[in-house]
Amino acid sequence: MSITIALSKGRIFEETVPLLAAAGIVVTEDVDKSRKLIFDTTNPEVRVVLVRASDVPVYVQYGGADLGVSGLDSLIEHGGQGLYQPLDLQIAKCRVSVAVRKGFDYQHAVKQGARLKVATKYSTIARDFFAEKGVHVDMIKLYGSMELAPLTGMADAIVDLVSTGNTLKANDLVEVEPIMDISSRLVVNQASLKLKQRTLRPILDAFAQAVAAKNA
Ligand SMILES: Nc1ncnc2c1ncn2[C@@H]1O[C@H](COP(=O)(O)OP(=O)(O)OP(=O)(O)O)[C@@H](O)[C@H]1O
Ligand SMILES: O=P(O)(O)OC[C@H]1O[C@H](OP(=O)(O)OP(=O)(O)O)[C@H](O)[C@@H]1O
Repeated sequence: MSITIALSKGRIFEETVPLLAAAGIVVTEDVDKSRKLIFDTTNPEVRVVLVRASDVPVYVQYGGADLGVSGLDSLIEHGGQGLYQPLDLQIAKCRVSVAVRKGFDYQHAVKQGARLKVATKYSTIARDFFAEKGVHVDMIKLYGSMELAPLTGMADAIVDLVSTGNTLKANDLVEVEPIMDISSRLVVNQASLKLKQRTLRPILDAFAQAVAAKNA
């Protein structure tokens, strides 16, 4: 029975390659040199599809793919419906944080009880975080280049992914509060897990072993 794996181009694809290799799966073409979206692998029962990072949970939920690799950020924003999440792959590690323009008194703004204008792609994570703190926010939904929002005066703060901090630094922003650590998760379609056990189980087991070996 054939299996479709949904991945996103870039860091998730690159960091998943060694895990796929551990399961005997190698994509037979250079994805960076192709405009194709569906790729064969060395396992005739397995193909890889390339989608936007935030669309991976959607493809797996609706059965467009049987399994996928998704950042916890994308997974939380998606909601996780219809997905089995058996494994933290411990790849694409970063954190979600609040950042503001250098010189903006975030602590004061938060204490004062005024409404904070927050621009983010991660509206569920941001909403839950500020609700828990009892801070009232006006949320501005963006899909990228969030760093620009405080710089243009459109927002007081952003909620974005931070790894080295270089992007914030380059834009005169400072990280004022970490919200959560992020890594990528294996997500599996719940129906596929039952119906395609024979093909899926060895792949899941090989991934688990490779992750354990890498982090031992
Ligand atoms: N700088 C980073 N360092 C480590 N991991 C990261 C970093 N940025 C993002 N990630 C993780 O990798 C995942 C994929 O990131 P990528 O940049 O490929 O997609 P995206 O641009 O965030 O999503 P989309 O294309 O759907 O808008 C993110 O969901 C996050 O979990
Ligand atoms: O703290 P840093 O190490 O600078 O990493 C943080 C940046 O990494 C991600 O962007 P990415 O490089 O993936 O660009 P993209 O979101 O436009 O794909 C994220 O959206 C941040 O902007």
